[in-house]
Amino acid sequence: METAAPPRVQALADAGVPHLPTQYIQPPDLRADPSHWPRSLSLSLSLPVVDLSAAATTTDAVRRACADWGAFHVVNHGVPPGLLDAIRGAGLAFFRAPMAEKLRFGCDPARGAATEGYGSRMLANDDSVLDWRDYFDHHTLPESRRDPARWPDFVPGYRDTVVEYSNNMKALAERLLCIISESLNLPPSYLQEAVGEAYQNITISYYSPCPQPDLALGLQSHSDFGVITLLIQDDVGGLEVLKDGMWIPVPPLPDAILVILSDQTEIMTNGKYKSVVHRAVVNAKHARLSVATFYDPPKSQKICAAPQLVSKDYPQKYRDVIYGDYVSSWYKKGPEGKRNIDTLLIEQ
Ligand SMILES: O=C(O)CCC(=O)C(=O)O
Ligand SMILES: [Fe+2]
Repeated sequence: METAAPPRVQALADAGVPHLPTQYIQPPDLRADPSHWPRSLSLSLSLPVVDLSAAATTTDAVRRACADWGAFHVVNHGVPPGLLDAIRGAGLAFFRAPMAEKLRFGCDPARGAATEGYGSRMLANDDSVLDWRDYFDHHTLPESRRDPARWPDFVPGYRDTVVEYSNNMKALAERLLCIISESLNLPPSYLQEAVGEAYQNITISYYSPCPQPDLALGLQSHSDFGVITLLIQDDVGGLEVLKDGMWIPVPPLPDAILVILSDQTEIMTNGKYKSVVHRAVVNAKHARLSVATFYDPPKSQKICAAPQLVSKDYPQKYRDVIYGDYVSSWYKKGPEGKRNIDTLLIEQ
């Protein structure tokens, strides 16, 4: 649960703390130490880029990217580049504002983890190592959850920009779910219908410069627990995805949008497509900003493998789950790599 302590990461960074406070020190095996893995090899691998305007090849490219990586960039996606700049600009203006202004929109500690607003801690348990990150989480869909009065009022255009961005990301996520369904020979509307009414959250993350970046993580290793995440970042870099046991940097690609497959997609596709494990590393010099848009099922939705993807040769991999139960267990245990989805594995 969010409590009065610890302070916002940005306040620590602005105060110029020379050493990382102990709560932020990762155990050695989880640190972003490049000597743990063959950097030369990982630098030669890069995330696929899918051109959404190339109708003839898009589905094949998406199939390969989903099966091999669980993540890919999309270009020619139809979202105006000016809107991507506007949401990044709105986020930056918020985080650069005085702390007293920001705290007017702080998460409500009484409502537990992952409440809407300005926060710093993702998990409810107090003993986990903390991320070197502050964020603002917006509840944007369904429209009944969307209340712009809970979002910053002191950045001109902020609320309108978030609403426009939310609508554009919904349309893009649904277009991608169609393509992903088709890439598995499912009816185009399959995944969207299996998810039900879309729940969307938009999280703007701000990673302050870190006094000892080798000891900390901006965001610990995790897979996202919903269906699909659309992520944009600024030009600093710091996102990494885990592929074949190696952490592969995902450098920002101007105007591209990163698509991250999440755990419910792995369950619905019966493991044919993987949810990608990822993390954010920090650096000593530059603040970094990212905007993640999560597309999730309603909490009451039952998520199960598409029957068309289950056969004698390819038996059901994960037990059916009520999405709300999945989310509660994630918040109780923390991300721990991918172990949350592994608790649903069916022994073959
Ligand atoms: O900041 C990033 O690049 C990653 C953010 C992320 O993975 C998340 O919010 O789930
Ligand atoms: Fe994530």
